[in-house]
Amino acid sequence: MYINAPAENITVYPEWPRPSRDLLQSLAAYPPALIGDVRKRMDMMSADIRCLTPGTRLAGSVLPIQVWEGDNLAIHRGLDEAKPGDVLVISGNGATNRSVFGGILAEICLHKGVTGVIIDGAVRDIEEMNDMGLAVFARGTVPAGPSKNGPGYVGKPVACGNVVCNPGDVVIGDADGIVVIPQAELIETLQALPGQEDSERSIRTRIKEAVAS
Ligand SMILES: O=C([O-])CC(=O)C(=O)O
Ligand SMILES: [Mg+2]
Repeated sequence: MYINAPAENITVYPEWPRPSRDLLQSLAAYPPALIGDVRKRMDMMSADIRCLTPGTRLAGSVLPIQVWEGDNLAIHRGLDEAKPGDVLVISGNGATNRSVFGGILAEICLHKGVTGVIIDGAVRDIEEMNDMGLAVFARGTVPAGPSKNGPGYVGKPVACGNVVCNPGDVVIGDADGIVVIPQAELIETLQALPGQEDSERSIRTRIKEAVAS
């Protein structure tokens, strides 16, 4: 950790398998809306969780973190477990009167190769983070800072934006919002995507032909 605080009350769960980089990159080529369509339009996070860093997209393997409302000790501890390609998926139980994430934590994320952050809660330092290129999704911003006392969990499934997120699931996000893909369903999801893309393309072709005739 880059802060000087005792973290014994943060429970860290055993390490989990992560999806391959190839699989992640292949899925990241598709927008969340199309991915949602091939997944029965299920497993998408609440519209209240927005992209706060315009122009950024997010794709990665879930590193779940549960914080005590208004406290971010578990995020500092969780970043010690982060691997390149991870996305921090943080449940703050939806509390927004205190931010649990900001520019310093964003700096650690970039240093660890974390590709994005999703928070069921609030953040601060958003202008700074806009310049850093890290994709940050949350319920909102507030300047009030957090405590660093814990307790919390790292690597235990969390509820974020109404969706259960397990360690090693894949999250894909853009300006529309976020879809969560369970790790056991990554390949079948990827295989269904070209067909869905073709069917949208053929509808567009028919629209253009009708307009032209
Ligand atoms: O003070 C905090 O822990 C949150 C924050 O602003 C930062 O990470 O820069
Ligand atoms: Mg700060």
